[in-house]
Amino acid sequence: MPKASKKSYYAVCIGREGPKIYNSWDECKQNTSRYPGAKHRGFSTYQDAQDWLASAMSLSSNLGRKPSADSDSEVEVQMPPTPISDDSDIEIIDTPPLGATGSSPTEIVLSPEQKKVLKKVEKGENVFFTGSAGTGKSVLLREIIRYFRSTNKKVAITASTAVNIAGSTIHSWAGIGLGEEPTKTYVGKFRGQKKLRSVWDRWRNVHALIVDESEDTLSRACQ
Ligand SMILES: Nc1ncnc2c1ncn2[C@@H]1O[C@H](COP(=O)(O)OP(=O)(O)OP(=O)(O)O)[C@@H](O)[C@H]1O
Repeated sequence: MPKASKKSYYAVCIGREGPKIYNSWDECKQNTSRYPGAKHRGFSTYQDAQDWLASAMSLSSNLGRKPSADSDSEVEVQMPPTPISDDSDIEIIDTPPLGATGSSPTEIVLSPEQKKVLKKVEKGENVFFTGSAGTGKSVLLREIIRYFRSTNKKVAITASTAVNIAGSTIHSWAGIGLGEEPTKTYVGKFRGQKKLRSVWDRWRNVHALIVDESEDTLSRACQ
């Protein structure tokens, strides 16, 4: 019988601290034990834990259904309301409202603006997109995630609140705490400390990073 792979990451969809990925079973247990409706699962890789959480969370937050591990693409997100940086490496595209096009949510045909963003992502460009409520940001984000998964590229999804999106905050994913130290310090830590090796590997192995943050957080990160 093949030996079961060691579980190093524990994804919690429903628990005391909300959706979160833990590095130890003890932490996971602490936050799920005797918690009504607790839902969690152990994984050997961070990516698998994140993928499972994304699927489970998207169904529960998006559709109001019970979380399930069967979907891999639906993630509800709240995008920042306005562009906040003219960083030349980041494309800013303001998606206009879809309006009353009669489009059914079950028949998704990307609008020209959505297609434009997706094309840029496919070309490997950094993209920042925004728009007011109902302009199709979530739909577009799902397509982007679907694209990365269909091409077997590792994608990390971070958000300011794990209630809206599965995954973790940019701070916890990046392993930088409050993010107040200089980059050099973090690099030294991640390379030098064995226990932080997983953070180092995470950074090195990820192909794309999706950051769904408030305007405030993004503004600070871009400075
Ligand atoms: N290309 C599309 N074709 C058909 N329907 C679409 C398309 N894009 C978005 N929609 C539909 O429009 C509605 C709003 O889209 P979506 O939830 O992605 O907007 P949003 O910008 O994320 O909104 P919010 O900021 O309020 O979360 C949804 O019902 C969605 O299914």
